[in-house]
Amino acid sequence: MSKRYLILEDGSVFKGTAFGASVNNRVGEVVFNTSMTGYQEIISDPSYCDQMVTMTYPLIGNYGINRDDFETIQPAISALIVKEYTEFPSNFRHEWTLDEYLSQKNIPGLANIDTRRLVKRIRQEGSMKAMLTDSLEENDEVFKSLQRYQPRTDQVKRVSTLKPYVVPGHDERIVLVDFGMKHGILREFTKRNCHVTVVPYHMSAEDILQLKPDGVMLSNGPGNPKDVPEGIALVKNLMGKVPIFGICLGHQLIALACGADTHKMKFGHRGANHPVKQLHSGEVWMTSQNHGYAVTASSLAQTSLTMTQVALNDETVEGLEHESYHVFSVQYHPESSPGPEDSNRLFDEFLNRIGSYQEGRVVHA
Ligand SMILES: NC(=O)CC[C@H](N)C(=O)O
Repeated sequence: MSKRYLILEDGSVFKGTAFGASVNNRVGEVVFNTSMTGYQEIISDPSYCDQMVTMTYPLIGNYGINRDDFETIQPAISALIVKEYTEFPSNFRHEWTLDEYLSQKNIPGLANIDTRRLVKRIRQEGSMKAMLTDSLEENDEVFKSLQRYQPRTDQVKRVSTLKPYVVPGHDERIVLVDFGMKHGILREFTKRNCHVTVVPYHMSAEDILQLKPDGVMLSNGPGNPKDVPEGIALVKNLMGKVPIFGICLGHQLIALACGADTHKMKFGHRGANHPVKQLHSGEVWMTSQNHGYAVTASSLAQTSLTMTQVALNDETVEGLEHESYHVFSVQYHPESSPGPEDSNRLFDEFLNRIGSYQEGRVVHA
């Protein structure tokens, strides 16, 4: 196996071996994920656009890649970093090895580095810019180009669908705004027989309302929520006209539209074991998470939003609800994919809220 190096913005260098695609000098933001399983879903989650994901679980690739567990067709992750890569998967469902899949999708992998040292560094310094390179001969040049690298701000545009499409069903008509949607969200609605129209992130509120939806779902997605003004305007124009449910980026866009603020976290939440407390019942749910930004708790005071859920690890805002409109959101992933399904019931809650909204409308008509 050929050598490959990871160079961080702070100057640290990790020497490992290459797998996946042969791409030299790939740059991205290096982050880490603590899920013990689910690397296929993680690699294909579009919210990782422009990020290099380090898996803290030490053995990756052992069950290969199957045809069913993708979260999108074209993955957007910039690289995958692991401790030990397993070349020979053992799983009757597998169609490809992880190495084959990453090569097909032009994603470089790095194996055989001390991922614990890397993750400690990220926890200390925060998520950092990083580069994967095949040689250290031009080290100074490589390092300079890494320092010059300006992260892009158009991730949502790159991963959202270009045109609307329909996944037919018999029951509620849901418009799903695709900011970089995981297929898991679509699966939850189709499981419940909903008729789903997936639309591009920039579709106007007017065009969405023309579709006469029973509810609008705002998906997860990559990047900084403040880089998606179309999404913020959309929420402002839809609130009060249709029930809305937001997940992750969708949650952050709702907060911004209501006048709250968001901030970049030091190293984010990425994993399948994040405990979240329901403030109304005291119940704790284990959740699947992937976010680097969060809603600023202190900014909620001046808004019509109430915090409904909180992260037990660090008190991050995990859930919001609007005081007067049928608008609610969560920072984590109720569709799991991968991870625990404790919060899966939120999709039923959304459909129930749609029901009460419609009853309310009939009564007041
Ligand atoms: N999964 C998501 O939707 C992530 C939202 C946003 N890109 C963040 O990192 O915070």
